Amino acid sequence: MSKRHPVVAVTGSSGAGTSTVKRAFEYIFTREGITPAVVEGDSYHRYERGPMKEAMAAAVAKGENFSHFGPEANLFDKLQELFHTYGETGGGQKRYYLHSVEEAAEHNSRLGTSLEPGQFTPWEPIPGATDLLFYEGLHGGVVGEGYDVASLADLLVGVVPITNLEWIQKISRDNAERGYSAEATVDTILRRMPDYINHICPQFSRTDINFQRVPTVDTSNPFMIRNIPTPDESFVIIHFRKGAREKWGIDFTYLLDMIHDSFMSSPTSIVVNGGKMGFAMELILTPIIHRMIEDKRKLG
Ligand SMILES: Nc1ncnc2c1ncn2[C@@H]1O[C@H](COP(=O)(O)OP(=O)(O)OP(=O)(O)O)[C@@H](O)[C@H]1O
Ligand SMILES: O=C(CO)[C@H](O)[C@H](O)COP(=O)(O)O
Repeated sequence: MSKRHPVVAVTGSSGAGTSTVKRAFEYIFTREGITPAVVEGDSYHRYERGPMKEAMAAAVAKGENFSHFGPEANLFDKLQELFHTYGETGGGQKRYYLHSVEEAAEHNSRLGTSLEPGQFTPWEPIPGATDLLFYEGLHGGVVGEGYDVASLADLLVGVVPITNLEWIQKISRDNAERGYSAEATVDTILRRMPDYINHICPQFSRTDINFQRVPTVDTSNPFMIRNIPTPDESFVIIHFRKGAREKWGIDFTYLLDMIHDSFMSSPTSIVVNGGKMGFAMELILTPIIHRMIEDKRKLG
């Protein structure tokens, strides 16, 4: 935790929509004149794509559990170090995991390298003079033996569609943007299930705010659905952790007044139409980010 160099983390499973939520944050940052240091969670994987396949084959041969969701395939100590170092100094190291030909081309032209999809770019220093660290990925709230990333985030946001929807989003995105067949993605979902339960889900009890999208159309068999339910075909449950409401001065009455057709489903949850998710995020998150930056500037 750091008032001088705040850390904002958006955490969610693969396909949950963290990249989509990242764009909402970027919009807030631009409007508020805030310069973030943006870090992608996938850059804290332990292995490049080739070595990952080998490590996975070895684990499977030994009957061991192994996936991108768990500690064995990620550098949680490095991620913790980044949050800590940034909080102390405003600095740290970052890199990128190149998922696609397009991402490889973008970074190769920036760095003068000839890296392939599935490789990391070299570690590089975070640019100087940023206002906050913004992490988006799988593990912004992990806690385990020898690491506690969650406690170093000043604001921790969970992006958690209900599981059927998350799978539909993952299958569709992996196919459209990463070239994987639906069958290959279903295999990945299955293989990752123990780590999903042990390392992804527990994070959402540590988050300050969760955005949980729930479809209002039938998604009973997520493996047969190719079209992602649209925002208008969903509700979003916005849940505030006990204490987060007081910490960030969340005013439920104001939110209910401002967001058409919103309602409270529990003393700590507001429900909004899916199409209002961006607006709700803006209303809730802008004052929080604003206050963070004000507190930082007061320290000089
Ligand atoms: N609120 C939303 N409404 C409609 N579609 C959404 C929403 N959020 C995400 N999606 C869709 O779901 C898919 C996955 O979203 P996204 O790429 O943001 O996931 P992610 O969490 O960043 O995944 P990864 O961590 O694996 O990169 C995308 O096709 C995206 O357009
Ligand atoms: O979405 C993911 C995690 O968020 C990917 O599965 C992970 O980054 C590895 O990518 P790939 O399987 O394409 O090498």
